[in-house]
Amino acid sequence: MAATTSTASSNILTTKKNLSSLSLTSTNKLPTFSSLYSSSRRQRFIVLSASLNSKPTVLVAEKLGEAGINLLKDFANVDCSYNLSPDELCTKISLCDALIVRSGTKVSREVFESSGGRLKVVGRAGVGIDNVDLAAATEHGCLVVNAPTANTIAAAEHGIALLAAMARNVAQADASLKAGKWQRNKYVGVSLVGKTLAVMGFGKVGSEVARRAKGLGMHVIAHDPYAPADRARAVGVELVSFDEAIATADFISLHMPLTPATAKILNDETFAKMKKGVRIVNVARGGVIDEDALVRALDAGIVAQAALDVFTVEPPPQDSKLVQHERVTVTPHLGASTIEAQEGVAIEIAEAVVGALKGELASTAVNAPMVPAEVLTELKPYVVLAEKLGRLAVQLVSGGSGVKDVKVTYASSRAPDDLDTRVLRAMITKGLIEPISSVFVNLVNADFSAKQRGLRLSEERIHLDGSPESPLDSIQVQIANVESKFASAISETGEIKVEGRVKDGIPHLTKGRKRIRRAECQCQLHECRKDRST
Ligand SMILES: NC(=O)c1ccc[n+]([C@@H]2O[C@H](COP(=O)([O-])OP(=O)(O)OC[C@H]3O[C@@H](n4cnc5c(N)ncnc54)[C@H](O)[C@@H]3O)[C@@H](O)[C@H]2O)c1
Ligand SMILES: O=C(O)[C@H](O)COP(=O)(O)O
Repeated sequence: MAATTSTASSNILTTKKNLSSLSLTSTNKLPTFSSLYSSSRRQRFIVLSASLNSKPTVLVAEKLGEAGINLLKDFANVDCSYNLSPDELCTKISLCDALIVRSGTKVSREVFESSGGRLKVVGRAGVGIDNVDLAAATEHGCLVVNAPTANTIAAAEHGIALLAAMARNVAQADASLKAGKWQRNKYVGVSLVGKTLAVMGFGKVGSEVARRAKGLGMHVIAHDPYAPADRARAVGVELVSFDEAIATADFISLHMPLTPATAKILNDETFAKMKKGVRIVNVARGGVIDEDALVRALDAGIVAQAALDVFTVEPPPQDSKLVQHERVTVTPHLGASTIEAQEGVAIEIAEAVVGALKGELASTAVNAPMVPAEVLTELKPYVVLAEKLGRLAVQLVSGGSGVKDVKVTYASSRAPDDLDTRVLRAMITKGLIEPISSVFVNLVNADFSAKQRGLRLSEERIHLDGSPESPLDSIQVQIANVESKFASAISETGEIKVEGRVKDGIPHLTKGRKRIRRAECQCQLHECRKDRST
């Protein structure tokens, strides 16, 4: 008799016969990967019933290129509402499946809390995700994707534009001339050729800035604790320590993300270590500089000039000493603002958001494991199996709430490196947690949800002889130290074990406790770290 395991209240029939031959699909249709991201049970079934044809709603909260909007409209209802107040955003968000922002919208914890579980994906149309509360997104099972490549060149070009404009006083001289003055002596600049530029953060933008600065005849060094030396060498750049970079540079250009480790990385102490007369460019994030300290360093003559595209608070206060400083050149966060970059970013983020809403794994996911699409395609039926095994196992436990230690054993002919189990682990966790709580678990928040509930999930692999064509032979979920409401489901040592495999693309429950032992003996094991005490 087939049983449905799709809701917490389902009746699970657990005779030996049932446990050994149960088909784990309640319909013939396999779900899409939407269930990986779905953050509510209700939505899950909307998506899983192969699009009950209600289009998802995407809120675009900041100006996005037309090409991106059109892509979104092909798939979703698109609500372009710019300049929403935080309260308005929180009100609207409960009606939205996805939200797209640039750097001007704070996607705070309140936004995720206000979404009532409906928000499945936040798309950041750009690189920096410091305006999105990632921890809150993850806790709410909301995927965050960004558009990390389309504005790289625009940002690098803006960095170079600011570098040259600063060195030649372009903005100041322009304002002076427009004010009716002709001050040729006042605006004598400095040359770039032969000067040392320290690129702080040798990622996408930093390395493009370095390339261009070398073209201008500058000597370029870089500091980036995570950048591979050979990538720097390929551009003709030497990687140096932070202190060496700031002490030797005539120009410093900032290109690192804003993180707790980089916040105010330029401060009174670090300015004091710089060469007198250093010039600073920042097209990264305002928060990486202590802005009050920069004003002090400018006034003390340590910093000769600065050119800033980004500020701790945007827009900065009108009376900001830094913005008003005579030797500071400013632009209103224009690094990504070229026609080409905005078109590219809009398309990149629209594709990522639509993909995520369809349940595809986004290659630009910021808070979910990056599992290649081909791996997912192959694991698709096992994803269903994994979730259902988790659901079944937990529903055999009395009360369910005592579940703390879960061991998952994957039997496979594949080498461990060829079997990515992160998605399976997430889906088992989903199956284990959802029937006994009000939490909705997906690929994004699975590990977080398990940790929060004190659920320890360990994974083991059994290497089987045979062809590694299929990724897995079977999955076994074992819950230790629990009692069951069904005598036949639990071993003398208090373990519940369920095991399943995929046959003809359909997940099947193959073994309950009694049959597992016999089956284990039949396995041809190369490597088995399993506890065989039961
Ligand atoms: N002004 C703009 O409009 C604009 C446009 C694009 C990007 N940005 C900003 O520029 C920055 C870089 O963007 P990207 O696309 O090059 O990102 P990226 O991730 O490719 O590069 C960032 C680099 O910073 C490095 N890094 C991290 N911590 C560091 C530290 N403590 N010290 C030195 N390096 C460190 C990383 O290893 C990485 O190589 C981001 O802050 C992004 O938000 C601004
Ligand atoms: O991080 C980024 O991509 C840039 O700062 C661009 O931000 P914007 O999308 O607000 O222009």
